[in-house]
Amino acid sequence: MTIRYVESSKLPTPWGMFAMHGFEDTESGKEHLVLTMGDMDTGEPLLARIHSECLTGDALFSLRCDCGAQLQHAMHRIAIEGRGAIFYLRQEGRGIGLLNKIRAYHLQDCGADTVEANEQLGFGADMRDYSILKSMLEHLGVKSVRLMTNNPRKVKAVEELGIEVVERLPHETGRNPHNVKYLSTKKGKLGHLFEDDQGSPEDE
Ligand SMILES: Nc1nc2c(ncn2[C@@H]2O[C@H](COP(=O)(O)OP(=O)(O)OP(=O)(O)O)[C@@H](O)[C@H]2O)c(=O)[nH]1
Ligand SMILES: [Zn+2]
Repeated sequence: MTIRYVESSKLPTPWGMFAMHGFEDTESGKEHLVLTMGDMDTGEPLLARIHSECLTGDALFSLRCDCGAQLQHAMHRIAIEGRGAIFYLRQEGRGIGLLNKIRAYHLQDCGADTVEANEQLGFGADMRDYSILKSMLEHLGVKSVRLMTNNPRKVKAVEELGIEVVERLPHETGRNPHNVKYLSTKKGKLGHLFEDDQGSPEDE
């Protein structure tokens, strides 16, 4: 996999001014982004969110998941601290793509959970590959992070890239009546960590 830095620009948002950095995977043609705020070169661990693309949640206000709320919350937390980065990876549907995610949602409408739906379609439960991050982290000079996530696999993946995760910051937001089962499956089958009782299997 070859990830090439392309260009940067300003991105004004309701939470303040971010810098937007574009990268291209020259093999797949996929385009990835990093939004940064503040000075990347202080040597302090970087407040960071690794966000997997979710068109339905991030852009279309879907309540089937918690992605949109998590993205906004990350931008808000970075703005409060004045320094941080969101790595926006184009791994729609945990790596299966948008149309397959719609197929998976259809199976979920018929009773499957998110993991069963992926498996019925012939995919693994989580097909994401975090090696995309390596060049992006190197480009920004990131050596250590405070990672906003509930997913221990992300922590492990970042550590395997040689980046120190000095802290995992729970990133729990966006619970609603439509995503209770989704959160419950994340906790029960995918190992996500939730500090409060959200996502407990007993909720189903
Ligand atoms: N295949 C599939 N993907 C989904 C489904 N719901 C959300 N996604 C995708 O899941 C990805 C987000 O992953 P999550 O497992 O929700 O959370 P995470 O990023 O691993 O963990 P956090 O850092 O705690 O948010 C996005 O790419 C979504 O498009 C679903 O039902 N099926
Ligand atoms: Zn989502």
